[in-house]
Amino acid sequence: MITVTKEFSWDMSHMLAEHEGLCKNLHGHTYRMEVTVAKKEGSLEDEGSKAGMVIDFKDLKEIVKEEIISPLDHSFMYWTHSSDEIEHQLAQILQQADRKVFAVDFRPTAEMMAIYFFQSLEDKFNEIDIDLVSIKVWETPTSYAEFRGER
Ligand SMILES: Nc1nc2c(c(=O)[nH]1)N=C([C@H](O)[C@H](O)COP(=O)(O)OP(=O)(O)OP(=O)(O)O)CN2
Ligand SMILES: [Zn+2]
Repeated sequence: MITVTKEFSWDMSHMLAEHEGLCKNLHGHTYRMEVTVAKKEGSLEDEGSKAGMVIDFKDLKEIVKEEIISPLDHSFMYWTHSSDEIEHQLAQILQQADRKVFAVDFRPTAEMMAIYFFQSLEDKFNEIDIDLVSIKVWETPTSYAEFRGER
């Protein structure tokens, strides 16, 4: 199967409620993500300006930027079911000051983000006959989570 992969990055803060180490504190990462896709039936475009491509890298970039990167960049990822009252207070202060808060209903680990991003992008790619194959999310240069779709 032929696939293409594009890499993205964004800056974001989060905290991990009940983490036993430093990660319960508010902190940030320059996240990195790899998005890998294939054309349905594993083929390539066979004519026109996109001949020989799975998808134009430019189109891949536009979809991921619109769906994921733009809403997340320089935001605070807020877990709406956090057990840490400080997290709710922080989100409230930021929201009241019209600062960027991205609310999610999952604990903001790299694993959960990979699953969430996959689900957020899958339908968009399906609309243009593209299968989302995998998403990798790096929190640090040495730590990443990967989610692969069923094929
Ligand atoms: N399985 C997971 N473990 C941890 C996650 C996670 O999302 N999934 N997240 C964190 C923290 O948010 C943060 O990412 C710290 O990670 P860690 O790799 O421990 O950070 P370091 O700064 O020590 O990274 P190095 O690259 O090793 O310097 C914690 N755990
Ligand atoms: Zn972290």
